[in-house]
Amino acid sequence: MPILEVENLSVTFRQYASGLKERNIRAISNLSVTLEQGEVLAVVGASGSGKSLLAHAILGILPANAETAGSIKYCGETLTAKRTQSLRGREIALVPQSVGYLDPLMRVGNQVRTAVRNGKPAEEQRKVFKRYKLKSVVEKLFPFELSGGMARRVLLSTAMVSGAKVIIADEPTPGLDPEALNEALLNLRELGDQGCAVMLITHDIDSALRIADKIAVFYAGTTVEIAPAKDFTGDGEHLRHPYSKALWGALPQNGFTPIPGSQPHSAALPPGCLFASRCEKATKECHQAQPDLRELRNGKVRCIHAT
Ligand SMILES: Nc1ncnc2c1ncn2[C@@H]1O[C@H](COP(=O)(O)OP(=O)(O)OP(=O)(O)O)[C@@H](O)[C@H]1O
Ligand code: NI
Repeated sequence: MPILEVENLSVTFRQYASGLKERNIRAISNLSVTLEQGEVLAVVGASGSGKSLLAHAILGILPANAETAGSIKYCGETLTAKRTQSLRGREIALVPQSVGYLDPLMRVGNQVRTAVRNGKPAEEQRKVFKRYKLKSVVEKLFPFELSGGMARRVLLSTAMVSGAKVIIADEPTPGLDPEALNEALLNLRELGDQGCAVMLITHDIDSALRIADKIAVFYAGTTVEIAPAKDFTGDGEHLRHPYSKALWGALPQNGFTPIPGSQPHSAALPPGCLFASRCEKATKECHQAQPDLRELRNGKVRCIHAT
């Protein structure tokens, strides 16, 4: 049984434009993904594709004007608002994308100590700071006194000491020097090897491939492909979805081939396949209905033409 199971999740924001006109922003539609114990799943996709919103939906910290549909299960049981609240920071921990999540009025050492679940708080905090090469003076500092890279390492430390079974790391690595980046990736992989489930949200596919077992590719608020990490190789011939192939081909080492067009806006999603307007393979059928996510070659794909 997967430890975390997201099924047909949709997240819609209702916005009031001028003249009391209402518009719906469908930021996530029919998104399905599962996370197994001991697994590192990387979530990749363009900016605005819904990666952080998925993390926030799992943690139950979506803004009040968000409406959700579908289900999120933890250990086979649906996450209700109340259950999520009791699991947050204990069983499911978030490394947030923004360093603004640190409490500005609390010394960072104390912030990390309050997250410690197993062992002596001060000891555990010092151990993890040492691991991230944060000098002992850092524990006495307030968030505003930290550099961006230091603040990231403090956020990572908080999740690391939480003893959580599911770690969701939302872009944990920007601003880290190569050594700290390496340490962070190793750490996430180790957590996986120890039996945690890790979701690594990132723009950095190269880093993701170093530690991930599986990659979920997001496009315009949905999963277009879920593939074993080893399929991201060569010309992308093992990949299933045209967007995954395009994303792979757009990497510098793969020739920097850009994808013409842009991701549809979440306030005006087309009725059919969300990638159809940019897809070379698109046929009339693709524009009519959103394809289902289907099993294909040990992975999943949302494309009727994929083979
Ligand atoms: N509070 C909100 N109200 C309305 N729309 C929102 C709100 N929060 C997010 N969105 C929309 O949801 C979409 C997905 O946002 P999200 O932050 O999940 O993207 P992301 O994939 O994490 O991007 P990035 O890689 O830049 O972090 C965006 O297009 C954004 O416009
Ligand atoms: Ni994000």
